[in-house]
Amino acid sequence: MSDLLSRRLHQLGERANLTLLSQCLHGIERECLRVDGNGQLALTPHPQPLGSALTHPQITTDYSESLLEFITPAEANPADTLSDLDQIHRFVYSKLDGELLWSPSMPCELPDEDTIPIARYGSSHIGELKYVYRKGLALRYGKTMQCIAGIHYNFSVPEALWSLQQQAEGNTRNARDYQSSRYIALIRNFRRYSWLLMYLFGASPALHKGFMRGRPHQLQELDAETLYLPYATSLRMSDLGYQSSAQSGLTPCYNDLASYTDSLRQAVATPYPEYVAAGTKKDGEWQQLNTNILQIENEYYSSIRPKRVTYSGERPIQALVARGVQYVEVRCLDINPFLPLGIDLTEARFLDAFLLYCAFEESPLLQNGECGQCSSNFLKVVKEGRRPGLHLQRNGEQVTLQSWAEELLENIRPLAEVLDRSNGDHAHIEALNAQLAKVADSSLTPSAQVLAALQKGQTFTEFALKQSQLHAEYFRNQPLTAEQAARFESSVSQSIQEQAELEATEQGDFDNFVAAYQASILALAV
Ligand SMILES: Nc1ncnc2c1ncn2[C@@H]1O[C@H](COP(=O)(O)OP(=O)(O)OP(=O)(O)O)[C@@H](O)[C@H]1O
Ligand SMILES: N[C@@H](CCC(=O)O)C(=O)O
Ligand SMILES: N[C@@H](CS)C(=O)O
Repeated sequence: MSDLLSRRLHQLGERANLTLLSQCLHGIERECLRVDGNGQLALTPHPQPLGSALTHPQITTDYSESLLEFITPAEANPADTLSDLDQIHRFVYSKLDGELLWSPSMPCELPDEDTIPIARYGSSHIGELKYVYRKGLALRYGKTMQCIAGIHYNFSVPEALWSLQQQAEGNTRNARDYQSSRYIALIRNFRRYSWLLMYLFGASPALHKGFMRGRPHQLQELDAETLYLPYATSLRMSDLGYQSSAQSGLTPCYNDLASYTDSLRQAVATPYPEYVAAGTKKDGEWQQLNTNILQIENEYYSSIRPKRVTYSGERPIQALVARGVQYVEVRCLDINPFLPLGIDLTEARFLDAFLLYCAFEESPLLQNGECGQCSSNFLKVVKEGRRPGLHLQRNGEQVTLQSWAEELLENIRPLAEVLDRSNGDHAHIEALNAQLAKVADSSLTPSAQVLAALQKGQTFTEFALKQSQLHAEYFRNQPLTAEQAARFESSVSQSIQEQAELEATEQGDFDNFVAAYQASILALAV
């Protein structure tokens, strides 16, 4: 443990400061496909009883009309975040007419690309812009990849904690820039150590053969419909999954917020030859928002993002440039098909300790090839993290995954201890010990457990459908209270009204709206 971490921990552990750690905020976004009773992609529209996908604050769609996304409020206690997520699932299950929520990250057997429905958001300009953006994603990456579902874990530290540390360290920058620099430092450490999360929580070692659409691959055949890699942890986060070769040259610099936003600003303003050749319109119809490397900053598929809540109509990068970093969005987590919510409190507790370690440990700039080393470690673990004796690269040296993981977990232990002292329990240490057990015995990892289930003779579809049915029963057996259901019904009708108002008051033409949206980020002060 570095002196810096030790000093920060000592200060955090002082009685007057302990409550600060119970003010961290946690928000979860969970995606899942809607499927029919046979595990085939539901081709029905977004269920009307779930409200407007454009304006509902907690229930929307991601890429496809059939890809639901549930969003919780930010809560101080992750148990409340998970309770919010649980209620959303219960409400949704009360409205699904015989359909199920697909339990794993990797998609069910998919129809041909043309049949996969892109999400629709109505006739308002922002609704149409979201649709055209998704048409662009189909053109660039194909709809199949966009049917992958993930868990995004959003986390922040209270501003008072940052200012406590800023004063203790005699840093004289303005508070906003100091806070942003600390979140960017967290992200650099996350780039260094997030391979550990793939080993511990990756849960996509296998996929339905149709996902490959006949492309060449190095996967092995488990049965007539299932492809896998024996030691994979997360094919979702591998080069076969939610990644893009067009973006491979992007890896924005995480030295500071300005260089990060600059990298993205450049990417949304730099034409990409293949996309230029396709053009923005075909037969007068929009098919992508522009022909740049990224249509908008959301298209950058990184494993973590610095974030700031946006004002209405504001773009993510405008918010970051104007008000600095407010929280981080961890985007690399698979959905655990054994868990009704895809994530549980043990995982959330560990993530908190892990993220605080990334935030408080020394975080030198990534240089001298360390960026490439981080990427190669990450990609190695997603494809063969459970291989016995696997070696990773650390400061140019070979180190076994197991020994580095054990060392990292011991470095994280003091963060778990101070979180427990702040909460008055042992939940974080217990969560950390559960991860240590997985390092000692890889059969305890979710990816190993998925493969163990498949190797009992179930196909990917049979396994995933069985889990989906079990979770449906779990949610349906404990319906919402009348008061909870009424709250959801009210938010549904409010969302429908908001969309109708947006559409009724729309002005100007769509082409000018797109042009203004594109210009809004290019005009940003450097
Ligand atoms: N200060 C914060 N700390 C932690 N989590 C936060 C904070 N502010 C917002 N969140 C959480 O971040 C998530 C934001 O999700 P949302 O989908 O609304 O925005 P987004 O991720 O920017 O949108 P998109 O998914 O379209 O990119 C929510 O779960 C919310 O609770
Ligand atoms: N579906 C993607 C994320 C979609 C998005 O960029 O929000 C995932 O598996 O995480
Ligand atoms: N959420 C994904 C798919 S729409 C993105 O923003 O790119």
